Order: sequence, then C-alpha cells, then structure tokens
Amino acid sequence: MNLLIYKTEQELFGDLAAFIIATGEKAIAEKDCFNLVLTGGNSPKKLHQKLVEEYKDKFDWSKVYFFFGDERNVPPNHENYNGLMAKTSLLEPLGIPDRQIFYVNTALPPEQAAAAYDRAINEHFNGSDLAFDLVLLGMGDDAHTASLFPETPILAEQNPGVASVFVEKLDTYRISMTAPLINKAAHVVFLVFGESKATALSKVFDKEIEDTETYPAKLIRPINGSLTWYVDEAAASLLE
Ligand SMILES: O=C1O[C@H](COP(=O)(O)O)[C@@H](O)[C@H](O)[C@H]1O
Repeated sequence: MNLLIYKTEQELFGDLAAFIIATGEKAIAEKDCFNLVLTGGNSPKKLHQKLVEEYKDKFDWSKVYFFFGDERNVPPNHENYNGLMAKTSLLEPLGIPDRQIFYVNTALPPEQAAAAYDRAINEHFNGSDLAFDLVLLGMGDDAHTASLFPETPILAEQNPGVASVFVEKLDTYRISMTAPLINKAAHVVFLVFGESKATALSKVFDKEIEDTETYPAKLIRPINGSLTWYVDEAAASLLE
C-alpha cells in the first residue's frame, strides 16, 4: 500500500493524472486497450479537468473503455448521476464515443440495472478474468467507497460483480461494484481530499480497527494489484 500526501490539490491532481496516463500507456502497449473505472461524487471533477487540459491530445483515448464503480439510482440527466458528471467533465471534452463508455442503465429497477451492468462487464471481458487495469475510488466522510456504505448487505457480498443496495440513511438504492470485483484490479487508487475526510481516513488507516462494517473502505485490498492513496494534507491531518 502506498500513501501519497500532497500539500496542494494542484500537485495531487497533476501526479494522479500522470499515473493514470502511464498506467493506460502500459495497458495499451500490452493488450491494446485500457479498462478504466471512474469514481463518482465531486472529488474527481478537478482530476477530469487536469486529464482534459494536459492529455487530450497526448494519449490514445480511442483505446480506453470507461466504467463506473457505482451509480446513484437517478435518471441519466439528473445532477446526481455519476455518469453525467463524468460525461460533462471528462468524456464529452475528450470526445469519447458512447461505444467506449459503460453507463449504468438506471431506467431499469436497481436490481435489474445491477444485473445488466454485471452482464455488460462480463461480455466486455469475454471470458477473461474480470480484472480492471485501474479502479479510481473516492471515500465519503463515513468511510464509504463506491456505494459500499456502512452497515449495508453489499459489504458481505463475496461475488466479484455488481449489485444493488438499499442505503437506509439516504433512503435510496445504489448500484455498485462489489469489493471482490474492485479487489481483482491491477491498480486501485483512492482520491481523498479535504478536512471532512480526516476522521474517516484515520480510522481506515488504523491497523487496530478491523471493523469493515463501519469503515467499508477497509474492504479494499487488491488481491494481486497495487493500492495507492492520493490524499491532501487536510485529509491526512489525523494520521499518525
Ligand atoms: O456517493 C458517492 O460518494 C463517494 C465519495 O464522493 P466524494 O465526492 O466525497 O469524493 C464517491 O466515491 C462515490 O462514487 C459516489 O457515488
């Protein structure tokens, strides 16, 4: 596990964007495509901006397939739809055609949407191991990641796939990759910044705490891949 702590957001996003591109170039050189899982929420917007500004014309985006680690159960034109945030801040500015983007179909009921997304991933991988090249994750103030929220049944899921989950405290369904699927990736990266994340981060990093029900981000432990945390000083302020 690597922990990278940055003084400024600018340095953080610059390094993370460079890591994504280097990982993509390696994957493309090895197997002619790059399977990248995007994270939702607000945190990735500046990262997307950086990728567009710095790498729009310096990287072969035609070889990248984009997936979503989780999705909110709202229509695709809703401001909370993770796919819309990525479309606006990254995919449209880069000119990525729809055939390279795997959106979650929230027109379906959540369970069916999860099953359809699971099928789409399996079809894309076409019988080979379901190992993404890179999974980007955020973390909420409550230590949830993707839509693996504290005390929800999806945390016990052993199947590497996609599931729907009712999140009581939000009174809504979410659709999320399970921890076993994320943990099959070659690289997993957390992007965490801001003071509001400091307590959760310190709990997730506390080796004495094994409680994954309360701190679901602890479930992320790639089997063979790397795990890197990109955090700023404010989020890292309570780390020992
Ligand atoms: O609801 C969600 O929240 C987490 C964290 O979001 P952030 O804006 O606080 O970084 C995010 O990782 C997840 O994809 C999203 O659906």
